[in-house]
Amino acid sequence: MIEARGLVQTFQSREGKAKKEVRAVDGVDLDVAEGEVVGFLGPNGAGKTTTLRMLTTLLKPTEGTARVAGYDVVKDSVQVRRRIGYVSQSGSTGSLARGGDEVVDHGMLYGMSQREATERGKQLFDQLDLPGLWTRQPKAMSGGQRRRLDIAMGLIHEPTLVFLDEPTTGLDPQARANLWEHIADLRRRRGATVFLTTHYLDEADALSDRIIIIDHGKIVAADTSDNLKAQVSGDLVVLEVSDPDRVADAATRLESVAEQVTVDGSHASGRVRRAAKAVPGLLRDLQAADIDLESIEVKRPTLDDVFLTLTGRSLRDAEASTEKADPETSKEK
Ligand SMILES: Nc1ncnc2c1ncn2[C@@H]1O[C@H](COP(=O)(O)OP(=O)(O)OP(=O)(O)O)[C@@H](O)[C@H]1O
Repeated sequence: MIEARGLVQTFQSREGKAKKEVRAVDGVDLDVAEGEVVGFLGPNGAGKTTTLRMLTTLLKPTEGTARVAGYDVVKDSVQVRRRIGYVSQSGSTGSLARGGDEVVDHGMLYGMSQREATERGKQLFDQLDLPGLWTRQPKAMSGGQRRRLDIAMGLIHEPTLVFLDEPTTGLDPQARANLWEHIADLRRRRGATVFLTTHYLDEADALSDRIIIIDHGKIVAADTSDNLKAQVSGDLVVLEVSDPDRVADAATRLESVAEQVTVDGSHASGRVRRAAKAVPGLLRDLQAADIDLESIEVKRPTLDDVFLTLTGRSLRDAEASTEKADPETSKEK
């Protein structure tokens, strides 16, 4: 469905009087199969939106080629546009028209008849949980409803490939979870291929068959979430020791199966490659040494651990900075 080779996008930016070239996307290869849901992850400014704009024909690549839905994004851009849906980061529903009319107009732009677009639009309103909102102006909808209206617009012409740029940014957790359901449903019900960008690690994890991580314009990883986690870090095992004086002893035992062992108060923790296998032996070892535990916790690695291992930086800051939902506009009704 998507096949990109050596995609590059450079921008000219000014720094005082000097012109500087920004290499926003720097040699990106992508392969996305039909029916896949791919999460495109990366911190602010990594190049996600720029890549998406090239794949959706809105921006001509400086270098490289891409075929999307079977057509070249430069030579056959009209064919590509006909086959894809694109829901941009900012959304597209700023007008004073009523929600239903906007969706129908959008369908007609793609060559649908008014009757066809109305029928399909009403179906989408049902599927996307927008009951009774056909005649409401987008500005009178909640943030979650507006985002779903954006998605209805992106889907009206029944694309087989949908690009979603940060579909849930600015929504509260409940509205996000609700939208996740709808995105999962896109594939389940319609067999659609979905390519979505996000800052949210849990979102990428929950929705995607495969994760592609971009940093500084380059792909740094592409695999299933499980494989990525298995490759780069072990499970975190945290022991809470009953007698704080025995923590150092517990840490020594932990070191026989773990790496990066640290001690904090009555806790000793470390990374263990296969915790499920290693923990029973560790517990026996601790028992034999008369070290009692208050608790033991095993935490699976997160995508943030993956990113940290790959780049030495955390994605969490980027995630936190975009988690400012506006309660006035984003509450689900
Ligand atoms: N029109 C432009 N002119 C100059 N620089 C640009 C332009 N568009 C993007 N950039 C720069 O290109 C880089 C990649 O931007 P892009 O928007 O693709 O990142 P992103 O990963 O989508 O970020 P975010 O998550 O914040 O949306 C950034 O350094 C950005 O400042």
